[in-house]
Amino acid sequence: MASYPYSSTSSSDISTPRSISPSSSAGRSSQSSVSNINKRMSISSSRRISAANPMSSVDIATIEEAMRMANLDTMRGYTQNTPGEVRQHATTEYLTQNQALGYQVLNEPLWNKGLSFTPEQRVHKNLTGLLPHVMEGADKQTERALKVIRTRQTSIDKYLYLSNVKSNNVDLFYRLLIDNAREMMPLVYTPTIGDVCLQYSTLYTRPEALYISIKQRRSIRTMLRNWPYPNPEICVVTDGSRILGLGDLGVNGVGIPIGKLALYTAAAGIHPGKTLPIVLDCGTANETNLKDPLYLGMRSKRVSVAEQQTFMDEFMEAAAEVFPNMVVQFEDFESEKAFNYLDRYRNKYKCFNDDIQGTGAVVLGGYIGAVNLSGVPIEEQRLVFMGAGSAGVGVAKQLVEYYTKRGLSEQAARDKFWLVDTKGLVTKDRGDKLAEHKKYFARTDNNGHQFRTLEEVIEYVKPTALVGLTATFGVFTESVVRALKASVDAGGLGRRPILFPLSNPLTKAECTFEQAVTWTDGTVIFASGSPFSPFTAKTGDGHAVTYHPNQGNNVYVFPGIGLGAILAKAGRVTDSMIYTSAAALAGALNADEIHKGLIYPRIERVRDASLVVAREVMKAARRDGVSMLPEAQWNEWEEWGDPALEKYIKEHIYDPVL
Ligand SMILES: NC(=O)c1ccc[n+]([C@@H]2O[C@H](COP(=O)([O-])OP(=O)(O)OC[C@H]3O[C@@H](n4cnc5c(N)ncnc54)[C@H](O)[C@@H]3O)[C@@H](O)[C@H]2O)c1
Ligand SMILES: O=C(O)C[C@H](O)C(=O)O
Ligand SMILES: [Mg+2]
Repeated sequence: MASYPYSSTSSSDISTPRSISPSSSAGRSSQSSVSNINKRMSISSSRRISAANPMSSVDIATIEEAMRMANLDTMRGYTQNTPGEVRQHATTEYLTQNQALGYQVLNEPLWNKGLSFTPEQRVHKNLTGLLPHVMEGADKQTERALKVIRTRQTSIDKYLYLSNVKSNNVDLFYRLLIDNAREMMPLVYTPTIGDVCLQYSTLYTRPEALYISIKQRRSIRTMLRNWPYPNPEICVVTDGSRILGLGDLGVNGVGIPIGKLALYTAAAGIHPGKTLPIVLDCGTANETNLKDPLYLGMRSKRVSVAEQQTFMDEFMEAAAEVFPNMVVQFEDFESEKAFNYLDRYRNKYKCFNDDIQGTGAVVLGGYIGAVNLSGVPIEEQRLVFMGAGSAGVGVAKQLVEYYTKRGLSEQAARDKFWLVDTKGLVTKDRGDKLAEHKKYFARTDNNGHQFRTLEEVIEYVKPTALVGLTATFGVFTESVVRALKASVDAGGLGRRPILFPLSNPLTKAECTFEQAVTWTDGTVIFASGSPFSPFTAKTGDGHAVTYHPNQGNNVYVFPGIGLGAILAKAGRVTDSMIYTSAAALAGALNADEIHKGLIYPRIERVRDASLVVAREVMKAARRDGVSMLPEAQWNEWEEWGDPALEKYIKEHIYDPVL
């Protein structure tokens, strides 16, 4: 038998080939993590080998032998890959079974345990001498990383350091993120990720996603198959056309799928090897990018809506074919496309739109608690939305559903909402051509009057709640906020205004937390999209009072929605799975949080919240008949109740161990 490059193993060493489970929802249990790591390692090895010795030079008989040894049928069932890919897997299976060189272990981020390797592991994995002598647990290694992060001056520098940790040692990265959520989340997610996206082409050092350009549309399947981790379960995809409130950033928007997927792992425990970030490069309208010599995307104007639609159809079809178990989350597509794609694909593929549905659910979850605190009964609430885009309309629709579930007619529920955009109150007779998604909320009871400014709308509506989804800093001015407070508490009953400036990143927030507290004399019930710091104010008698903001960000629901859909093996993501996530979130606050007057769980408890959300999403999938889990499994859970289901979820989630 011909020997492989780097191989000196005799054939008897491969007599018990590692099998790859066809049905593994792997990656979450420790056993399956190992299997993933093995597979990933196989791929690293194959790269190393092919660089030095192209596959074509390998003796074909040896390949056939390796394929036989590696149980080709099982593997074909698992990967559904091309014969060439199966061959590659087979070959590398054979090699890595025996060839895990120490430096390969250290260079593989999913294998590397940093300084945690035990003396036995160091010997066994040929690591002796490749690491400093000390053996450290998670505490020491995170302490070291935190020390470095805290000495870095800018958020971007901190991000870059963290990103480096992620590409070296995935477990350490997630330990840092999970155990220090309040400090780390703003670095890997909003607001820092906004700055990262703005500069992505300059900061770029290594690929971290799939970059699929419309020019390569004939190779979508090949590109998907090139992703080095097998069978991803969750994909976040953007076309970069509306990144946070920063507009069209083109391929630079890829930071958002990367950041969101880091939170899928940190906040819901989806194994990092099962996440797939994708940017679809369809050009960009961003002149700065187009002129930037370092810009990494296609240097051309964005393609037409129709052309992108066809490309999107091709992408969705290919993704479902190559990764049939994968849930797709649409992220930061500009409004028109966001609504179109959701409508077009929701009944055909496992997908949802985070900006429309996730945001709708998270705001509803917070709104339920806010109404309780406000002193204004739910029936008397009147809501003004500043911003009528994908998020504004998505949220308003979710709240309409809440009201209808509480017994209001759809018309009565809809009448509680006044949506405002750049042209003023959205009315049917405003005189401009309303975008399709705004029509549902266009008012008809304005008697021909048009209200152009937010002040005019507040004067007219006398709202109890004001929601900002405009991507415009400062539109909640002092006079607006004071008018809101006055309209809520006209009777002097101590009723509190609900004020949600939800736009991201912080530079786009409609007002700051300090302003909201000051202009409402501390009465505000506040949630913002990106995190504000607590604010300490002096009272009239010289005392200091510290106010704590809420973060109303879809991170409280999308990880749990995705996890629930995956674990339930849901064939579709239904409306009631989304709605349920809101109700579950509202019920996830603990006694301390309720006592402190919070409307969302503290961010340190986002993992607890995701667990509850995932559990309820799974149950909703079952109720809607879209869960493909065996009947017997559901019978067992229905018999034993939530604790049994929670136990199952916990057993299937990733918790990094160092
Ligand atoms: N907190 C969260 O979880 C969350 C979730 C999704 C979106 N967002 C944020 O919401 C913002 C909007 O997102 P989108 O997808 O709806 O964007 P979009 O572009 O679809 O909609 C923006 C809307 O705001 C209106 N608008 C813009 N400037 C305005 C102004 N000065 N006065 C009145 N209306 C104005 C536009 O007419 C449009 O209707 C973004 O900043 C995004 O980051 C936050
Ligand atoms: O990305 C976020 O922080 C929330 C939301 O999806 C957004 O687009 O702003
Ligand atoms: Mg978004």
